[in-house]
This record gives sequence, structure tokens and C-alpha cells, in this order.
Amino acid sequence: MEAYLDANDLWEAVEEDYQVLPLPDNPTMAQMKSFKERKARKSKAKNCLFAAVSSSIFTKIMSLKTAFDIWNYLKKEYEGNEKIKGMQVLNLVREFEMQKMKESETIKEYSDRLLNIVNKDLSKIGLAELIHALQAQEQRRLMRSEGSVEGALAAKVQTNQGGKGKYKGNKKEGSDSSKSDFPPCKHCNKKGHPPSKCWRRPDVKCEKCQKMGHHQKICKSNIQKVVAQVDLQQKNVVQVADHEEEQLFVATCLAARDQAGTIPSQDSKLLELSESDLVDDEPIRGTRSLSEIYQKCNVAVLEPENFQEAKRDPKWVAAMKEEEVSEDYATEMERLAFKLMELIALSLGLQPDRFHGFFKDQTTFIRLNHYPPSPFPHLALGVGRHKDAGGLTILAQDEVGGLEVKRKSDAEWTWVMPTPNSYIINVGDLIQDLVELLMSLFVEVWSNDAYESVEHRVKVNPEKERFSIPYFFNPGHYTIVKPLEEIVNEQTLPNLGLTIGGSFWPTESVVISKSLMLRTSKSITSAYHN
Ligand SMILES: O=C(O)CCC(=O)C(=O)O
Ligand SMILES: [Fe+2]
Repeated sequence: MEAYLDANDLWEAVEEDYQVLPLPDNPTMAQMKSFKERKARKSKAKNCLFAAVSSSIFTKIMSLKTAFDIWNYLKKEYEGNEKIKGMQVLNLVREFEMQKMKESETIKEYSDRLLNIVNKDLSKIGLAELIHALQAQEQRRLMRSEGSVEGALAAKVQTNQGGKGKYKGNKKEGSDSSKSDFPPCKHCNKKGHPPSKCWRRPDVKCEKCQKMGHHQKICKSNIQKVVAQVDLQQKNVVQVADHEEEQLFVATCLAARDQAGTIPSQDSKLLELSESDLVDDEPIRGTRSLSEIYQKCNVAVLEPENFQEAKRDPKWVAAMKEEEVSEDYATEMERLAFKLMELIALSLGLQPDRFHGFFKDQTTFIRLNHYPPSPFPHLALGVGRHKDAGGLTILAQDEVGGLEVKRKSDAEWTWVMPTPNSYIINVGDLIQDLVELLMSLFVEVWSNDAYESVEHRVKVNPEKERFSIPYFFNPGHYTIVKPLEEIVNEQTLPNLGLTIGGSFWPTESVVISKSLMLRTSKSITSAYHN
């Protein structure tokens, strides 16, 4: 358009809002000519712009007085500043990346589809800034949710509807590519590894029991030790239940029992672990469900009838004192969490209290984690890889360590060195979504993934037990992250379907009072301690 106007000597009239000064008395011929030309150029430029736009755009610009005003309006609305251009490019790149050829499609149809994206006429993109921001957001989400949950972790996600543990696997839905890469192994009949790496090769010698025909990693002697350990832990916890019965808590232990209530026997399915089941960060798959592997303590809190009764019971008095400490801790954590949210907002150029509203009826809770040591860390589950789904996590950990994060640059699992007197701050998915949304709507520079929730996991230590206390700063259970009301009038954008939080933040999650959560988790740890 600019070239066209320039070629017709009209560009000056668009670019500069020049005034055509009235002619002086007794003007010269040259003055009269120039006056006429400059005036006509302004009208012609305006006319050109009117003619170049569609009728829907015409209705928006027809009341503007000069070509200069029209051009500026069009620039702002349809071409965009650097930020919009950046977003447009990002959107197109993402759209391009997400294109996959469908089976039913011909090469021609597929290439047309790609060309369509490449040739996108920017002037056709309406409500530029907002729409692009929303599209970018939507596409990021689509790309992120492409992976699926599988194996043992699926069980965890299903049972863990409280909001934590949103796992975003990298594998494609329904695929089991690592397994299907190999035909069934001639030694063990399982897929997932070449026969030369099979742990049941007849020529392999176990370094544990010195017998041929299996690798030490699947030696039965391992299982005996694991079972013995489970047995011991189970007895301990059951003893706790016995002792505590008439006291504060009733703890029932649902440790790894089979249906008849016995400890898993030696020929337990654990023996079916194959090499591919134990690869680096993969959860233990194809073996047993998490509910069988984990020990679970169901804890009921027996409340005294009233304060007087509680006061008479020294255990309750002690518990209440401890609870006060926990309450203080929760209060301080909350203060810190709000401060951190303020800093995040400031770093994004937003008002410090911009996020506060989301945390009005928080579903924040504290968890007390205890990781018993395991002589076979590769067989034990600490916490499987996941991202925290909520707002912020403020994690206190002891000096043992075990937390690992997946480094973004090379996707390597990296040990997080415990630093005395410090917290680890984790950004949850909700903050990532919120920040992405706000950033894309407000902030001048497109800063993709400014606050990204990081994938992490916990490995257990072979010798030392470990404790950690994550404080999960979560928004109200009803929170739905969507374009802010002051930005989006839902009537004008009815079909964008951007209920970002709705899909993963379960509306059925219950708001549990902080003190109840604290008390319950505390009793779980006390069961562990005993
Ligand atoms: O124990 C840890 O270090 C982290 C625990 C964790 O990631 C979680 O509970 O979400
Ligand atoms: Fe976590």
C-alpha cells in the first residue's frame, strides 16, 4: 500500500499531517498550483485508502478526517507494533509447527494448507492484539497437552485429584514406542530391548548370587530384601496404630498387601521388571499399581468434645502447641508467597497486587514429606516426575537432598543441591498460564515462558531418610483462568474457549481448612516417626 501511494505521489499526504495554508491575497500562479495540488493530494490519498479496505473496515474509518488519521488507525489496528508483529510471527510459526499431514490428505492438500499459513494476509487478522495473544496462549496449551500420561503415573494422576502432580509426558497418546521398536525378545518374550541386552540372557551372570541366566538387577535376592523391608515398615506402622488407638489418631495401614492381606511373596510381579522398565526417569511400568507399591496411612483425627476436654489431655495440649507453630509457619509462608507474587507482577510491569485476587479463597496447603531410605533407590519411588499444578510452591528441604529438576537447555535431570536456610521456589502451571496470558495482553516485549513451571522429581537416598515441607500456594478452587474482564468482553468473543484453568483445576476439589490439613499431615508424619 505504501508503495502504491508513493508511486502516485500521495505518500507525503499520508505520512505527514501537513496543513494546506490558505492562499495569500493576490497569489501567484505557482502558489495557486501548489495549493490546489497539496489539497487534492490529501483528498486523493484519503480516497485511495477508502478504496483499499473492505466494507467492514470502511465503516470504521469513514468518519476520520485525514489520510494521516486513517493510516495511523489502520496501522494500530491491523498491522501492529513490534509486539503484535512478534506475536503474529510466533503464532504462525506455532501453527506451522503443529501441522501434521493427515492420512486422508493428499500431498497437494497438505502443501496448500502449509502455504496458506505462510501466505497469511496480515490485513485480514482482526482485533489484532487480543486475538493473537489469545491464540498464542491457546496454541501453547495445545502443544503442552499433547503428551499423555501413562503407566504408573496415570494411576497417580487419577487418584491425586487434589490438584498436585499434573504430569505432562512427552510420549504420544497410546504409543509405546520404546517397546514397539523391538520385536519380542527370544529370551524373555518381552518387547522393549534387543536380545543382546536382555537381563535374562542365558550367558549373563548375576553378581549377587553368582548364578547364570539373570542380571543382578532382577535377582530374587533383591526382592527378598525389599519384602523384608516392607514387612518391617508395615509392622512398625501397625504397631503405631495399636499404640495410638485410644490416643490422638487412629492410623490404619494399607501397606503392600495382596488381597488376602499377606505380604507380597517372592514370586511377586516385581520379578517381571525388565531393563526398559528401569530406564532413567521412566516410572516403573508394567509391574504393579502405585496403590500396591506405596504404603498408605489413613488417619482419622479424634477430636475432643470441647476445649475443656482437650485441656485435660496433655497430648492435645502438646499437639495444640505444635499446631500453633505450624499455623505460624503457614502464616509466614503466606506472607512470603504474596510477596513473591508481587515481585513476579512487578517484574512483568504489572501492578504489584495484580495476582492477589486469584488467591482470595486459597486452597493452599502444606505437605510434610518423609522419604525413608531405600537400599535400592532405583526400585523405590520418591516422587515421580511432575510439575506442580497450582500457584507457587515454597519448598523447605533438609540437607539430604533428592530433588531433581529437568534442565530446560538440555532436558537433563539435574540435582538440586540443598542450601541451608533457604527455600526452593517452584512456579506452578497456573502461574505459568496466568503470566503467559497477562504478558501477552499487557506487556510490551513478548517474553515467552517468562515464568515456566519446571518438571521435577524426587529420588530416595540409599542410606538417609529425607524430609521436605512443600507449601503449595494455590488459588481458590473455583478459579478459572481466563482473559480478564476488563480486557475481554465475553459477548464479543464468545467462542474462544479459553477456560484455561478449568481443564486441570478440578472444580470438585474441596477447600480444606489450613489447620485441618496441617493436623492431618502432621499425624501422618508422626506415624512415620514412630
Ligand atoms: O520433596 C521434594 O523435594 C519435592 C516434593 C514435590 O515435588 C511435591 O510434593 O510436589
Ligand atoms: Fe512438586
